[in-house]
Amino acid sequence: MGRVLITARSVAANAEGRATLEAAGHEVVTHVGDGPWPEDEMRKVVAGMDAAIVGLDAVSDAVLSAGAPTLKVVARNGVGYNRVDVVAAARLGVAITLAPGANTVSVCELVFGLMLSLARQIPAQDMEVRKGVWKRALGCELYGKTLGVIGTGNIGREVIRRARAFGMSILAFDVVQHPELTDRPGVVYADRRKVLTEADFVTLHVPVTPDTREMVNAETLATMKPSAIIINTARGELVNEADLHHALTTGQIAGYGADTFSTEPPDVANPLLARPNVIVTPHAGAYTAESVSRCSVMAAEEVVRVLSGRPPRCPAPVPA
Ligand SMILES: NC(=O)C1=CN([C@@H]2O[C@H](COP(=O)(O)OP(=O)(O)OC[C@H]3O[C@@H](n4cnc5c(N)ncnc54)[C@H](O)[C@@H]3O)[C@@H](O)[C@H]2O)C=CC1
Ligand SMILES: O=C(O)C(=O)COP(=O)(O)O
Repeated sequence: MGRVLITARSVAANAEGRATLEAAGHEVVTHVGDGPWPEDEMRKVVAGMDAAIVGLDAVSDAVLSAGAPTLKVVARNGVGYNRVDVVAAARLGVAITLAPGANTVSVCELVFGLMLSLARQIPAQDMEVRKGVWKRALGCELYGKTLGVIGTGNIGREVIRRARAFGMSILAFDVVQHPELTDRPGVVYADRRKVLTEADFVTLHVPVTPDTREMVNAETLATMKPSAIIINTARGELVNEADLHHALTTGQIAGYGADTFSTEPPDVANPLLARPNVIVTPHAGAYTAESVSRCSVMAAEEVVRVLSGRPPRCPAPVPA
């Protein structure tokens, strides 16, 4: 049967995904690093494989071409495919599959973790208490605030459901208005500018496209409330980090919570990391036991389907 390369660290460590592949008779080859593999490494390891399950590794034209003689499918154990050249894959006849919905709840819960951490300064207060400093930081409630949601796909909508339970009202923006939200009390679709201008908290849930890349920049930050807090669990490329740093330093906005960066891992000298009003996590939004299990099995099932000649359930869209 087929040889399946796994470069996604969480999938490599997951027994269920591996069992799904092995039960179908496939040989599993794992190759994981400390972070995503660059193009050169991927080119070497993909050669001779029938399938690959990848994390945020580079899956460029050169990588796909190196694998193409045998490679039939590359499965992402997640949603974002900005590091996968889907156009080259289509040309070479390699299926690209995603795991939509599998990590939605986990990312959504981290969004609230970051929002509450910033609103109540939880990490800073925790550190002070440990140092013997018994001094309360004046926080703010989520209740009664406006949450701006940029992108009302799976994660955006999950965030909206929970934000309503917190008593927040929602201003949402998406290129496609979701029918579930258009007649929901407390949820209003508006244009992107209005969402950024009027929201107390803004949370980003869109892919990186020419339209969304650096959508948070000096110009848009200047329209935001000085009390505004931005949460970015989507992709670092949505934000111009230098402009954001300037806005956080000059009081143009109040805080930033990020799970994703334009370069991962970020340089330790990245000035954002020195700001007290910034809270960060290491692209860990999808990294829960439940999400890893769902994503691993979903990716493995897609590989099994394609290697048995069936079409994938969740192919990545290919731009026209
Ligand atoms: N931190 C993490 O570990 C994770 C990060 N992500 C990121 O979160 C993002 C959202 O994930 P999901 O909600 O699962 O994806 P999704 O595909 O369900 O939703 C994306 C939404 O963005 C909208 N959209 C696309 N282009 C747009 C534009 N130019 N302007 C406004 N809206 C636009 C789409 O219409 C869609 O509703 C992903 O793109 C991914 O990069 C996803 C999962 C885990
Ligand atoms: O699903 C996504 O887009 C993510 O960012 C999660 O990435 P991961 O699958 O955990 O490497």
